[in-house]
Amino acid sequence: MIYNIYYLEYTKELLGMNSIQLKSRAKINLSLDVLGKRLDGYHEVKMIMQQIDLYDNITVVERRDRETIQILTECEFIPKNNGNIAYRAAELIRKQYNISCGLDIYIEKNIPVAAGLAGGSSNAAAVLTGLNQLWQLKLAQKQLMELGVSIGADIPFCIMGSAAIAEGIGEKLTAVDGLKNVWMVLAKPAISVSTAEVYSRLDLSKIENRPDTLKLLKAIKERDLYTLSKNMANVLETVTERKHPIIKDLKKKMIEYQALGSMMSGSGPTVFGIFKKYEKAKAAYENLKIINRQTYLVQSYSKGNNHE
Ligand SMILES: C[C@](O)(CO)[C@H](O)COP(=O)(O)OP(=O)(O)OC[C@H]1O[C@@H](n2ccc(N)nc2=O)[C@H](O)[C@@H]1O
Ligand SMILES: Nc1ncnc2c1ncn2[C@@H]1O[C@H](COP(=O)(O)OP(=O)(O)OP(=O)(O)O)[C@@H](O)[C@H]1O
Repeated sequence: MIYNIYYLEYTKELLGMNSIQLKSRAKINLSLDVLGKRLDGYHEVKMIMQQIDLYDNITVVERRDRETIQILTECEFIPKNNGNIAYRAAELIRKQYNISCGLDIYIEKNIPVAAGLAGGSSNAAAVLTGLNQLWQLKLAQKQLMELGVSIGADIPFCIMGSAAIAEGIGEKLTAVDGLKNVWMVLAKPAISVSTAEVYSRLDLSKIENRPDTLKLLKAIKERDLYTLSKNMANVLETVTERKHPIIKDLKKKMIEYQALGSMMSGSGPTVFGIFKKYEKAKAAYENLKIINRQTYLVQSYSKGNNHE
């Protein structure tokens, strides 16, 4: 059966159920530093997170006729059971607030999967935010973020949205001025990367190129894309690059196509390039798409209305 929005509209109408639709946006890391390793295996980080206007559409439909949670999606790369992080987010909130009502969660995937763009985390954030509204739980954003971090380090930022400095394991957030409508090209090579593996392969004693967060924040504030692009750094990049040289090749191509700067996002493998003008970004997108199927032309997103 093809689960699409028409199926959901039909179900909603048939059963007279409550529902909510939200946009679930991806992020990139404009910088990523790892400061140390904690006893629980997680790493202390310091990174600049930036939302981008590449999003999945999430529809959550309340099912009073059953107690199960169902994931509906046409995407073949994500789990349809409790392995799906959106499922786990719904289960968490139901358990915490003793709610037995069933749910259909429809995920229209546009964000590439396992890409370093927080696609899953962003879906979980949308589900937490959506259920807070749907069930009128009146939870403050801080409470939602505390729930979120128990299932994924990137979730608090995805709840908050826009742009922020993330510290701790990613959950200590300070909102900052983000990039306003800056054109970027994203290229996700056809390889899979495990976030846990990348962190575990990082040798903390051998980090060479750490980001200067203050310098980058100043550049972002002053809309100085040149300084930003030339000084971005991600300490996980060398780890992923060592195993997958395609990342270095894609960065080189971005620069050839006149990006001001290019870097890997998160633990990878997606590479992004920052462009001064739409025309240049469009040309780079057209060229890169020929050699790398999952290529996207996007803008940064720095508005308050995260899930709209
Ligand atoms: C690489 C980033 O995406 C950058 O934003 C995040 O740091 C990762 O966030 P995430 O994918 O939401 O991470 P989680 O799903 O919580 O963790 C996956 C695995 O990555 C490692 N991990 C993650 C975050 C962190 N601060 N330190 C870690 O060592 C842990 O081994 C963990 O088991
Ligand atoms: N709703 C979901 N969307 C995407 N991936 C999901 C989802 N639920 C579970 N997954 C699984 O999680 C893994 C990571 O996918 P995801 O797209 O979140 O990676 P990512 O962009 O690298 O995340 P991050 O940047 O937070 O590390 C994949 O193996 C995928 O199958």
